[in-house]
Amino acid sequence: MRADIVTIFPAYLEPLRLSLVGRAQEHGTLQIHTHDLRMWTTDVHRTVDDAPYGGGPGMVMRPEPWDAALSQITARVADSRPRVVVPTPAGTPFTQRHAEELAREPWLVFCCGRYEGIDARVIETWADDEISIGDYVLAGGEAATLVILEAVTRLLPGVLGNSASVADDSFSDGLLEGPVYTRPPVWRGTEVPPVLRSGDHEAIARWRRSQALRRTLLRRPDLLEHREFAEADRVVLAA
Ligand SMILES: Nc1cc(-c2ccc3ccn(Cc4ccc(CN5CCCCC5)cc4)c3c2)n[nH]1
Repeated sequence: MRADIVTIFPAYLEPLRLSLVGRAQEHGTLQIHTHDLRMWTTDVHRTVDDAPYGGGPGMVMRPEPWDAALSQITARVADSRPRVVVPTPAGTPFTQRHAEELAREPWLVFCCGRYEGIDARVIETWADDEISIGDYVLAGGEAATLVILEAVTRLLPGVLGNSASVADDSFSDGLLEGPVYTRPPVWRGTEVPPVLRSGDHEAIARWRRSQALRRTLLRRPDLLEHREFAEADRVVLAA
């Protein structure tokens, strides 16, 4: 996968050199190219923003630099076009399903807005996805891009070692994951649930599913709506 990122703060994307995404780049699974939007300005002050029509707080990002940047970046390869992703508070809520869909794309371009956002005509012309990573307002799209790219990269083939599997991800079966434990067996007087040390893998799987169902019912009942459950699950949910 190739990912191009356009931003006025390229340094904000440095964390993508670390850990999981950094290794994916070293292995050639993912190529990330970060671009400074100001490269496509033409004035001496390298202006990327202007006052909003209609008044209101803050500034809006001008269309010309964005159009010049996206035209050049997407023209890179003949007859292939990237999926253009624009993080925004007004976007579609980002989910694991969406991450899975983006992970199937060969080429993504992320447009990181700042100020109060990007001129709507750029979004209309270029955006394939407008994505929100949550119902709170960040100062720009860079942090959202880090989040989206991390969720997508861990789904790429070979990125997660065989010790971890995306199949066991929370949300992969639509439930929250339950509690996890490691050594010591007793810590501050609290014992690891004995079933987890029993070696009875069927009992362990049942226990883990019941914990996931109960936690989901408590914290995210919305994830349980419009779903059919097997009898064993219904017993847990009714308890
Ligand atoms: N999930 C999530 C993604 C983002 C995100 C993503 C990209 C950008 C680009 C700029 N910002 C800052 C921003 C955007 C919108 C407002 C609201 N403002 C009200 C008055 C009319 C204009 C708009 C305020 C500041 C961004 C914020 N935040 N949260």
